[in-house]
Amino acid sequence: MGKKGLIVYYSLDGNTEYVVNKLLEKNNFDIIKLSPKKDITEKGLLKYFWGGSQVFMKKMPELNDYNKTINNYNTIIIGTPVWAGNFTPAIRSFLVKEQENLKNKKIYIFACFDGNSGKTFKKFEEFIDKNSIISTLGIKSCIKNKENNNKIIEEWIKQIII
Ligand SMILES: Cc1cc2nc3c(=O)[nH]c(=O)nc-3n(C[C@H](O)[C@H](O)[C@H](O)COP(=O)(O)O)c2cc1C
Repeated sequence: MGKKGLIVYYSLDGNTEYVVNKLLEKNNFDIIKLSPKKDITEKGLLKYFWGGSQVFMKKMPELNDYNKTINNYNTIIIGTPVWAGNFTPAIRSFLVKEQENLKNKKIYIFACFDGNSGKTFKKFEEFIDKNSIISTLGIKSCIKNKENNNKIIEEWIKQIII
């Protein structure tokens, strides 16, 4: 098993990616950026309707290949935006694909949102054993409120043991 941790994330508008880059300033992680073969292209309100309906329908978009083996890592950080009070469809595809490989890992989860995190963290427990989830972090208005959030992210990463 490698000593490096792995960050797996999806980000449509850059907020989740902003947090990933903050985490990378503090520690050396390998990265998987999940990208659906067909991603959302709608703008404005249609983006919310399309994204929200994908979540409600539990869609699992086909992902572009990522050349990393989950089993090589003990510690995995998963980052997602909150969509319709839940994690994003690309994360669902990942969790379904890797469910077996995510057993007996130390999992940390963060979620970016603008209102509240809804049921996002609870929903992960459908795929990941609750006892494997070491800690979760919800971050409101990630980029817009970055001065404040930078401190929160730095505090959080301190307790991540790889
Ligand atoms: C389709 C869609 C649905 C969303 N649903 C919620 C929601 O239910 N609750 C919330 O607080 N924010 C919601 N948001 C806001 C995003 O969670 C927030 O802007 C997040 O920072 C985006 O992350 P990203 O820039 O990494 O894509 C939604 C955004 C989109 C595009």
